[in-house]
This record gives sequence, structure tokens and C-alpha cells, in this order.
Amino acid sequence: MRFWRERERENKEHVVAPLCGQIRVLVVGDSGVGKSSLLHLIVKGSSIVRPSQTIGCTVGVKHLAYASPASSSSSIKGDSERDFFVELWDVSGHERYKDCRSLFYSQVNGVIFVHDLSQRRTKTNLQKWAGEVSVNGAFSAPLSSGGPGGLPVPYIVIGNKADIAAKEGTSGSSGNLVDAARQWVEKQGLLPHSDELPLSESFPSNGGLIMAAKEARYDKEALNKFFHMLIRRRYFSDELPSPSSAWSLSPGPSQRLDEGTSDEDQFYKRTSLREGDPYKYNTLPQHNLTQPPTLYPQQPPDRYSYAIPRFSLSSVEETNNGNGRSKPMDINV
Ligand SMILES: Nc1nc2c(ncn2[C@@H]2O[C@H](COP(=O)(O)OP(=O)(O)OP(=O)(O)O)[C@@H](O)[C@H]2O)c(=O)[nH]1
Repeated sequence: MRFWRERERENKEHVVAPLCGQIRVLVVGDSGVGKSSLLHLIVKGSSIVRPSQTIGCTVGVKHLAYASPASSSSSIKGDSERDFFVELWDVSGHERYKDCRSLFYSQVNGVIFVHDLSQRRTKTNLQKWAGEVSVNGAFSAPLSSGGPGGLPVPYIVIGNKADIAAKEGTSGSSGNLVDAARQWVEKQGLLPHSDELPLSESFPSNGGLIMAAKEARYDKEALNKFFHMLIRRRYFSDELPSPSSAWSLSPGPSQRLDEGTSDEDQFYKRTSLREGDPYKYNTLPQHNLTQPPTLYPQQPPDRYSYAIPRFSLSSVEETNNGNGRSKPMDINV
């Protein structure tokens, strides 16, 4: 009897426990562009001198406190903020993992594309990465229209190694073997030069990641904005596509990665919740963390996941410009 009373008490405590949530962000790009270095900087706030090559995938977790727009005016401090965990899945860019890395593309809320500013090829290759993730991924809170390669979630593009690019144009080297090999191949003319993609500014803005880490100078704000936007979309927004949307079958006309920054508005097309909408939860959200990926054969996940845990929308005001669309946010750094 005492046992059951205690269980009941525990359950009650569980219901009033502070809510927290989680979003998953993939970090992708060619091998050696600096994804692991970037991840270390984001999560630990410091540079890493000799990162080892990623085997399969590494996950870093960043904690964020997020105040929903409506509750931020709350008079009770602390009530307004909730805890969120941003899972950053750093997927190896090495060809060796090409056939199995789609295992890591599940429940994706957003994507960080990384390229090396001193290696043009790594930038054009982002289009392939976008296609690979779009085709093989399962997405949480998908957008109602496609981004680059049909990518149905928001993304951000980060140009890394600005220090090398600035110093030596495109012929510099970080001393990394993969970089050196790629540069050699490009110099020999073995790889076709592709057009420059007007993707993004460098990240961080005036120097390399390593330099930036030393001086604690990188565009944290832009990245935090991106994470906040993903949290808002997953937990507080009513911009989910209707179940009858074309996403469940085939994506709409897809966009090129180089077009992604100019028309972000299309990322924010909203479908308002109808009465009895199954995606609106007023209870404790279920954290549908998927099981960690294994190397065992798995059933491919649904292409797009609509089972999105949501916080109550009743007390939340979306940033809205009056015509039913959320305010576009600059997600590129
Ligand atoms: N000069 C310079 N070197 C960098 C910068 N960022 C990373 N590097 C170096 O680039 C090399 C590759 O970095 P990683 O972070 O391992 O690259 P990755 O994209 O994770 O590579 P994979 O694990 O193979 O996918 C390392 O030697 C880093 O020290 C930067 O901003 N400037």
C-alpha cells in the first residue's frame, strides 16, 4: 500500500516537473572541413588541437534555456524558461561511411552544412550532402516546402577555415592530410571547377575557427538564433504541414542549396492547427528520442515523422506578422 502511495506521489511530482525538450541537428560536410572542431567549439566553447577523424558519428549535446515568446512577459522569473538539449550529430564525411551513415539521419530537426572556405569543392559538394540527407532522412517538424535537394527542415551553412582562405586564397593548407590530397587533386585539374555558390559568409566572420575559439569570438548569436528557431518550430509553433500535405508522398519542387538563403520565406509557410488536431499536446510532451543507431539492420524509418511532442500552444504567441506567417529569420552566418 505504502508502495502505491509513493508511486502516486512520484507520478504527481513527475507531472509538475519542469518540462524540457530536445532537438536534433545534423552536422554534415566533406571529410576534413572541420565539423568536429566546430562541434567542440559550440559545445565546449574551446578549440580542439588535433581532432581525430570521426568514426561513423559523434554526438555532442548543448544545453539551452528557451523562453517562449508568450511566457517571456511572465512576472514570475524562471517560469518563462524551459530547458532544451540540442543534439549535434557530427556525421563522418569520409567515403568509408557513405553506405551506412543514413542510419544517423533520423528525427532530424535541422542541418548544419559545413564547408572549407579554402577548398571550393567542399562547398559545391554540399548540394550532394543535402540530397543524401533529404533522400535518406526522417524528419521531425518538416517544412511544407523543400529546401536544397528537397531538404524539408531548416538549415544553416558554415564556411570554415577562413584563416587559411584569407591568408592564401584557395591554395592554403591546414596541414591536414585530407586537405592536402584534395588540394593536390584540384591543382592537377582532376576535379572540375564548379561555379561558386553564393551560400554564406564565413564562419566565424573574420578568421578561422581555431583563432576564433582562442579569442572566444564566433558567431554564437547566429547559431543560437538557429537553435531557438528549431525549438520554436518543434515545440511552440503551429506551422506544421497538414497530414494531407504532399510531404508524406513526394517532396515538392526542390531548391538548390545556393538558393536557400534568398528565399527563406518559403521555409516558414504555416498551416494553422485545426480543432482536434492530433499534433497539439497539452500534456507533458513525450520525448520521442529514437534509440541510438546500431549497426544492425533496421526498418527504415518513416520518411517524415509527424509525431511531434509539443508544448501547450494555448499560452504561446507565435511571432506573427499578421498574415499567418512567422517572421522569417536570418539563419545564415
Ligand atoms: N586552420 C584551420 N584548421 C582547422 C579549422 N577547423 C578545423 N581545422 C583543422 O582541420 C582538420 C580537420 O578537422 P575535423 O574537425 O576533424 O574535420 P571533420 O570535418 O570533422 O572531418 P571528418 O571527421 O573526417 O568528417 C583538423 O586538423 C583541424 O585542426 C580552422 O578554422 N582553421
